[in-house]
Amino acid sequence: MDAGLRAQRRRREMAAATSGASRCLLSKVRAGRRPPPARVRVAVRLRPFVDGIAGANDTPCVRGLDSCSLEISNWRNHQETLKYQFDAFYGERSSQQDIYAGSVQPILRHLLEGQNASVLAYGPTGAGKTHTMLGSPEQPGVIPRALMDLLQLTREEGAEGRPWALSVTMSYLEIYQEKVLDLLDPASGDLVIREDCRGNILIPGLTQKPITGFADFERHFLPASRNRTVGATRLNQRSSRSHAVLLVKVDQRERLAPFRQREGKLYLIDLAGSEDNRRTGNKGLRLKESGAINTSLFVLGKVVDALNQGLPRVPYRDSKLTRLLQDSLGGSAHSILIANIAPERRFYLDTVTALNFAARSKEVINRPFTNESLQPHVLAPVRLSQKEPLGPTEAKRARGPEEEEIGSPESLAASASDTQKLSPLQKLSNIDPAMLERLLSLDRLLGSQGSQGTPLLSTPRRERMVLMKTVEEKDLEIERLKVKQKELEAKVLAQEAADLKEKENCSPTMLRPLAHRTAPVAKPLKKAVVMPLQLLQEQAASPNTEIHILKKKGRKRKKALTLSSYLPSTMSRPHLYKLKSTLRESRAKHPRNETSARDLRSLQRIGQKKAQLIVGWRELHGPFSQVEDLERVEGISGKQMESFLKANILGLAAGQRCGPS
Ligand SMILES: Nc1ncnc2c1ncn2[C@@H]1O[C@H](COP(=O)(O)OP(=O)(O)OP(=O)(O)O)[C@@H](O)[C@H]1O
Repeated sequence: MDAGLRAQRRRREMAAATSGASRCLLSKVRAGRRPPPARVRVAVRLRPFVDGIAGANDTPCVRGLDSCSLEISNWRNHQETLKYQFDAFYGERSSQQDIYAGSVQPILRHLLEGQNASVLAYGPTGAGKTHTMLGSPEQPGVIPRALMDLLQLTREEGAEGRPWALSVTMSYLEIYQEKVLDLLDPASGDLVIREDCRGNILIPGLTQKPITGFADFERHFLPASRNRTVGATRLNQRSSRSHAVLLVKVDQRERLAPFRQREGKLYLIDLAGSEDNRRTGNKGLRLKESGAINTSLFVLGKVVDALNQGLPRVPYRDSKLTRLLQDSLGGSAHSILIANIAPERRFYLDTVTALNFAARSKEVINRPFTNESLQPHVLAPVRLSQKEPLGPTEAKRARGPEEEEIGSPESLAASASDTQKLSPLQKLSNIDPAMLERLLSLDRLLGSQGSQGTPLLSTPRRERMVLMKTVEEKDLEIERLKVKQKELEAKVLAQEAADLKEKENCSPTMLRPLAHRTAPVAKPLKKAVVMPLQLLQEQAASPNTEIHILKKKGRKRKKALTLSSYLPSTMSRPHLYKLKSTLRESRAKHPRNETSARDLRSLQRIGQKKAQLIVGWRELHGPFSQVEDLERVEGISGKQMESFLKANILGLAAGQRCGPS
């Protein structure tokens, strides 16, 4: 291959790769949404008896029942028939227009939505696949009809004043003996099939011819069709020895902001027919061709089965045909399979096989989605705007040719090489999808507010970059404010916690903070914390600590109560003495011995009657030397004593901790 050819091929590869990259970007933007399912539709076409194929006195083995079903005699039991139901059944009298209008035309509109569509003609050799797809000048088939309509549609939709500019390109290839050959450029040799990050199938280096009218299409297609490998077999004088794939791409570019672009691909596939070589009489090259055809059709069957059974591995890669059909079966295309069958009895087994394959195919589920992204000229400046401010040279380079292109969006419906110039793969793949979303919503916002200026995405590059910079600065500002807000919130929380702690320490009856309250707070008093006295005293002296008194339970509670019964059993005697002396000191501060009955009533749990009993006892026996002396007062029960001590000693201890009130 000479240098010129190599360069040409490389350019084409780059163009294909670049278009794949923009779709990768889209997949990030749309991540998370699963497209709705669309079942593969299946139609069966029965061809009439044709001269040279029909045997003498042949009677049809297939009979149509209605517009969707047919029956075929059961070879195991001739009294019975096998019935099949499909999306459509076209009998031997059906015209090319019937098939086209009934099954193909309805899916063409999806191409203008940026979705993919596939039409596959399947069936045994000589059953009428090429007739259905290509037809003849008198009876044009699916391909010329679809192209005619599609070109008309794109002309209307892309007319001046409409929101989208549309362009159509075509590629034409055949898979011959597991080689992918470009029928528009037969010298290019075997091409490779690749898959982009979204699962789209690409053939780098495949010729794409822009077509603006049907004449254009014929100019490329007719000579290319002559390049397709055909050969005579016993069953078909012009038998296709390869699978032929016509790929028509509809590219749409929005004329105004947000400058989206869409790409819809239409695959029109004329498969080679399965062959029973005992009947075709194939030898030599024909036999070899037949082997390759049958193998790829066998893999096609395995792919359909794997999809129907939901197997984790679908063997697309086992043949070039299935690799290419990945979009059409179990992929992203709206697909229609037209199974062609012949009425002759000698085709009986092939017909049953084809019908069974067709019946399995109608279970296959595809998930078509819209291939939409932003046009490269919109993406490129965003990428630049993410960089540091440009120096004068870079800025000049960035402004240069692109401003012209923004000024005339039509010029953007350009060739793949232009796309390559505008958006190198690396730049596109580095764009942050979130930033794109922001741009789009910003643009919509400007539009909805009736902004005086031009929309953000159609402003000249320099202004756009200034705007983008402002957006970034605002973003940073928002981030800074968020951090500040968090700091302030943290400060307020810390302050609140400190205040609460302080209040709690001053008043033991104060409610704890919510976090503490939500725990079972009443319980800790029952489950007292046992502490050495030293600690207890320290706590009593310290305003920040708490005292817990253990209440003895059970049998001991019924015994005569003493102060020590309020103390933990683990507390040693010296500890006990120390506690008593503390209480004595506090009594000195609260001289109960000298208090009148009235004053005594101000104590907790001491009413009029008890106060008089205490004063009477004091007059008889002299002043109380210790708290336990209260037990000796007649008329004060052990229980009352317990309750009195609890209420007053706790209050006393707390009073000590908080200092004089
Ligand atoms: N519906 C039809 N009406 C009239 N003639 C038909 C019809 N279908 C097929 N034929 C004729 O039958 C013959 C075989 O058809 P065709 O070449 O399309 O078969 P095929 O399935 O493409 O075979 P192969 O797989 O070998 O290429 C052709 O002469 C074709 O004109």
